[in-house]
Amino acid sequence: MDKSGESEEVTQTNEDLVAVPEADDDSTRGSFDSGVATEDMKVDLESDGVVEAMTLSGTDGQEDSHPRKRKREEAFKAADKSKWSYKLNGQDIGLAFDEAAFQVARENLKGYRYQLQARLAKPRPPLHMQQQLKKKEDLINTLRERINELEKILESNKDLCPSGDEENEGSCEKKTPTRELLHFIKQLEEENEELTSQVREQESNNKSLRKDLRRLEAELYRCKCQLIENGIYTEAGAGNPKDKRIKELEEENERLQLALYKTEDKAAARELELWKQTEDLKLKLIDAEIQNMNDWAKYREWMSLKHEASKKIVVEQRSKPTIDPTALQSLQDSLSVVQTSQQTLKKLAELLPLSVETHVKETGRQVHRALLAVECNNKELQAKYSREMKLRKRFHNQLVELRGNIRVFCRVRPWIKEDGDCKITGSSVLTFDPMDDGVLTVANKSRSQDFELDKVFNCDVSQRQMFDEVSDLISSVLDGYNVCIFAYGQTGSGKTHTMEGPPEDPGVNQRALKFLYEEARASAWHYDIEASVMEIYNEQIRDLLNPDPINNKLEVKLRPEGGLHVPGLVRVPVHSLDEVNEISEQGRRNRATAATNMNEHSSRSHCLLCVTVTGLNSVTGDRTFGRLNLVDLAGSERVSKSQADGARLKEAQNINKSLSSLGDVINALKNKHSHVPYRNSKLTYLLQESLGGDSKTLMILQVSPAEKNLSESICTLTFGQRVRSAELGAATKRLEEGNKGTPSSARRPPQDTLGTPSSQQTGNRTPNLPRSATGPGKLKFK
Ligand SMILES: Nc1ncnc2c1ncn2[C@@H]1O[C@H](COP(=O)(O)OP(=O)(O)OP(=O)(O)O)[C@@H](O)[C@H]1O
Repeated sequence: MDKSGESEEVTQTNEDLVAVPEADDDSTRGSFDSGVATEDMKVDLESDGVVEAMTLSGTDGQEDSHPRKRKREEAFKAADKSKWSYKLNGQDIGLAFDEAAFQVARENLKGYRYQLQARLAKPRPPLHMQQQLKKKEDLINTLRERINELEKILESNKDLCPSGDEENEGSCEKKTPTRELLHFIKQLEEENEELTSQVREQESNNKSLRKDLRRLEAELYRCKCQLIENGIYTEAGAGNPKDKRIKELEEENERLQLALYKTEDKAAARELELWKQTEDLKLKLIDAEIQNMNDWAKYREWMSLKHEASKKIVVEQRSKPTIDPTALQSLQDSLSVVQTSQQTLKKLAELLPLSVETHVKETGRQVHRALLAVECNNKELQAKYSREMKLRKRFHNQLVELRGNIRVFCRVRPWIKEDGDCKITGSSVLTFDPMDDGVLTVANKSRSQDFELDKVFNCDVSQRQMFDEVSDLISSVLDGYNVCIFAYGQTGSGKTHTMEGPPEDPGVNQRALKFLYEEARASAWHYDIEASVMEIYNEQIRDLLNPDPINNKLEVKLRPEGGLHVPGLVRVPVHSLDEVNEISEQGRRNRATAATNMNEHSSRSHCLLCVTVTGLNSVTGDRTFGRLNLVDLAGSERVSKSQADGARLKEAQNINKSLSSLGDVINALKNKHSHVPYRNSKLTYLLQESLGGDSKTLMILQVSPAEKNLSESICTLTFGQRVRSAELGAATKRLEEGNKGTPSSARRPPQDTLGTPSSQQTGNRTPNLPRSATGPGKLKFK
């Protein structure tokens, strides 16, 4: 760097061209070589020789508007107008430039020069060409590898041709797709070679063009320097022959550059075309390869089949026996024998359907006759059997009467919505014996179990039919017997339906009251009938005929003269059928019920309808005292199933507790224990006289037909069988003979009491006398 007065010179490699402002302004001073190109002419020398930002592509017919040319012209024009003075190697070259114009001119010239340098510094082809070439080389290598593979396949395929088969071998050599493919690949290679040589040629062309360009650039530069040195850049300098020469040189330079750009563009376009062709060829090659493989697979398959077949033929031919003519003759003889017998058989077969038909008809007639005989026999046997059964039942009943067994009936309720959809949950698990109405079979998946009871009612039995079966027992109340009927079973099994029933189809309770009332009216005796209704709810006795049953808690008490009673219990005399209905309705209304998972209207208490019947024969003065207890027990329930909680849970616990006490009492009676735990619950305490042998007792077991209630049904039936085997002793009739001495003929004496109770039996009992039973005469037990 060289300093001279107020100006500063910037040194350049070959020649020093320094611009000095007329005004003293260092900030605008610079050299042609001093910096980076302007923004719009930026040259990236790092990027592998590729000029990125330059718009180099000149096009035909657009020479005048070429941006580089335009910029250079602008730069020179600006230089002409400038007021700057230029110095070359320290000598003033006498030009004056404008400062701003000088900046523009200087930057433009710098950018222009850098572009040229960048392009000339890179003799190798541009990157995209290199990449294309690389790709081609890779492809050629891949193709070579493929060719090698295919050649190997071809070698192995040759082995597949059946040996010794000249014709086949020839055709294999000629026609295989592999051969064709190889040929095709060779063509491709040749074409590729050609293309590569074309590219190389283009490159060498480019090289020479670049050389020319460089030479011209150098000349241009030298000329420009001379022009500046000689002060030709003045307005008056236009039309100067040197100036003209410069212009010519510039134009020639421009032309050469454009030619170079065109050639480069053409080369790029050609490259692209070549690349596309190569890609197409690659695709074709892959397709051909796939086709080839498929063909080979088929060919191999076919060859192996052929090979197998020829092997078989050889084996068969070898194993073919040699035929002996005499053996053949004998074989032919036996064949003709077989053919004759076949003819005979054919004829027989034709006749066979006819003879079979006749035979079948005859056998059918015989079977029919036999069936009729068996049916007749069956009917006879059935009649005998039912006679026997009736007799057995009668004797059994008599035995039961004598022993004082509790009779046990079972009623199966019909399918209800709580059982679920019968198609999903399965049909009934209970089956009935058509020959014996005392047997119920419970079908479980693993086994079936028979339960023997006194009577089994299927789900089709109506309320009336049910009552008809118990009406005999109820009528014995008029004769002075104590009768007790329980309904027992799991919750939702139909106890309330049987005992209470809906108002439109009442159950045993209402029918019994009505029956007693009607019987009493039809009799010559005079009967007083009184009824009371109570429930045991959470171990509390509540009077259901009391207007306020909830706040009316009652207790069981022992009378001084013996016998249990419930003081304060309302007893309503029955004088009409309306009163019967009213009693039933009030009892139904006041009873505690609630909805549970198992039953929409579940009874949450044990309900007792107590009817006392006092009879008087006005002719003889005889008196009878009968009592009927009709008990609708609350249903046992599995809390896990009913999911009861709160009040429902407490109710369920009390119900289950009292039912378990009932079970204990039955067990004690069955096993003839000296102590029977009646007092363990209000229920057993109240029913003590009905269970203790002074009563005709019937238990109606209620069961559900649904499989989901199977275990509860089995429990109920097992309990029923235990109850059935308990012997309580014969029931006694309460008859107080009048002093008029004439035996009663108005009412027939009870038929079902056989024998007189033993002194021990009567001695142990606490006869339950109605409150009103205070008439004259002696009380007798029969
Ligand atoms: N024989 C029957 N015919 C028609 N419906 C019946 C029969 N038996 C029971 N049902 C119906 O089954 C449902 C349950 O019967 P019910 O209320 O009598 O059972 P439950 O044993 O008294 O139950 P809980 O112990 O919970 O009081 C009722 O809807 C009832 O109408």
